[in-house]
Amino acid sequence: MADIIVVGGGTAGVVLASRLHQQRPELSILLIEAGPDVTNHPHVSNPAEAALLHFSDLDWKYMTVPQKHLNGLPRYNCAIKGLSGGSIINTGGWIRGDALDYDEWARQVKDERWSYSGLLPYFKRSEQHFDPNADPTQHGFDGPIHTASVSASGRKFRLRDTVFKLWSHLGLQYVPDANSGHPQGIADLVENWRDGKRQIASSVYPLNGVTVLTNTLVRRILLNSERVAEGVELANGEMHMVKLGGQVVVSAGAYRTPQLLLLSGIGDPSHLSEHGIQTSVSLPEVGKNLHDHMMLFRYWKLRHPDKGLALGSPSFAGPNFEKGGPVDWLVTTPIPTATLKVAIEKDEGPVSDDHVLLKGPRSHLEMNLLYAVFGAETQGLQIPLDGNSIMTYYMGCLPTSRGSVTIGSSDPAAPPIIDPNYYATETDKHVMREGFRMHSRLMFDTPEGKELVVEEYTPPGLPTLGLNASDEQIDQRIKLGGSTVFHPGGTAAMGSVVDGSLKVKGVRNLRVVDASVIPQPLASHYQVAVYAIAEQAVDIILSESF
Ligand SMILES: Cc1cc2nc3c(=O)[nH]c(=O)nc-3n(C[C@H](O)[C@H](O)[C@H](O)COP(=O)(O)OP(=O)(O)OC[C@H]3O[C@@H](n4cnc5c(N)ncnc54)[C@H](O)[C@@H]3O)c2cc1C
Repeated sequence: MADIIVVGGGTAGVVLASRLHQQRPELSILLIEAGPDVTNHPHVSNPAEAALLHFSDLDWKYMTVPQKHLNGLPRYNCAIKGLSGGSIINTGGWIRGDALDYDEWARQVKDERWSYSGLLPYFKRSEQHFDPNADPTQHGFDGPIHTASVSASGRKFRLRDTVFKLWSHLGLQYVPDANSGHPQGIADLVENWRDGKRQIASSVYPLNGVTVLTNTLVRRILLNSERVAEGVELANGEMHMVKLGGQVVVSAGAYRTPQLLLLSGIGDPSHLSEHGIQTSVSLPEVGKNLHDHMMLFRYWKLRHPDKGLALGSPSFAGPNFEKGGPVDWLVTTPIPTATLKVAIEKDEGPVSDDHVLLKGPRSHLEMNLLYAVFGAETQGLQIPLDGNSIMTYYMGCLPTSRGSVTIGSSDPAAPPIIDPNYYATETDKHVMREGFRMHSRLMFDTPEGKELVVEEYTPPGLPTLGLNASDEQIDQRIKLGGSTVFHPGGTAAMGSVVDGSLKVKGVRNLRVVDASVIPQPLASHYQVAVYAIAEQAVDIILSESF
């Protein structure tokens, strides 16, 4: 019997188990992970090899249901099955996001622990910030995760200054530290590679002293008749119980945490009965509220490829290029609110200027330019990685479309049914179209853009789009090429499924700690938030339950 069972040894689960043991070594902690320990896996340490992990045995390989608003086609949504979860494959962007988003989260759930200042000690606790002279009120210097900005890593790309000037045409300024709650502007991208190598969660949050079961799938959480979590049942029928007063924590990620709750009889009774599952706790919001960021890649032909400006060119070489991605700047921007308001009103009816997406200004879009081309085939394009081309992307940071995770069977090994419902709202369409137009203006209508690229590669069958592209034409492009940024959240949302202490409503001794609890989108990439959620969860669990 354990004091605490953590289900899911992903990013959050590993942090939780490691820190719980570190702070209270006398507690027995059992961590159960469906996938293997990847410590000696050949393609994990080098971030450039992450592409080889997609569709591998370490990938749950999810496909969404056909996306109604994306030409009725499904989308591939990767999630990792392995000890350390998403930290095994992620792209290393260390992007805390905008304080306003966390403050809005705290306001919504009426719990200051989830505001920016509430989470700040935990952001700091997880990081070993690269700049020893950075503001100590914002950064940690002795946490487990090493970070580095592009310049701190020593990478010097030839286009750095040109691209900075390009982004400046958006009216944005240089931000010396975008990871201090105010990211809007042009910032040096920060990554969590250490000397160019990946730090998976379990390599920096040690699990010595924690009992770890790998390659072990959990079927359900065992609740007694008083709705107290007493343990878990594995897919092979074995049971593991917690001691009296012990805790079960679900950290199975935003797709499989709701699946596990549903398989345990916690969810919408009518959905559960469709699969012959008896309802233990009626909690209709389980699996609802799925939010995910969507992005669009655009591909550009360089005007002077002979200058060795992009990956693939033999002369694209520089000091420390292996220390991170072929990228310089991270750009975060609001969009004009007058036209955004019109779009919001199409979805919601009349709104005031105090609307949450209008106040701020909020961080509506994130953008980037890469000295490389990846993933063009998903838009039907064949662009060799030969140094002739570059790409840009932009991400809608605060989408209002919401989808769901449901179950199609009571088999725990079956994939959950994932419907992100991308691009459903007028608000999301407006924001994504704005991003498209901004990129077109930068490339076609600024001195730096004209000098940088000759033309855009247009997906087969679609017209070349210039500065006067219509909404319909832009929609065609987004419906074809829009894809996930791999940031699902919200499926066991704080406020509706769990309370501010991460306890599942209506159940005792059961918590959720992972990206599922994030109630609404954050203008960030979610690993920083997930590390901080797990760090804070340790303090909450130890102060309330042991
Ligand atoms: C391709 C990709 C790129 C990304 N890039 C970035 C980036 O650059 N920057 C950034 O900040 N974020 C990025 N992310 C997102 C980030 O990695 C995730 O938000 C984060 O890992 C989520 O953590 P989690 O603990 O919620 O879930 P996960 O890390 O997914 O962990 C869930 C774990 O639970 C296990 N599990 C599930 N069901 C069961 C079960 N029934 N029994 C036992 N175990 C189970 C899974 O196998 C998995 O290991 C990326 C993600 C992906 C997939």
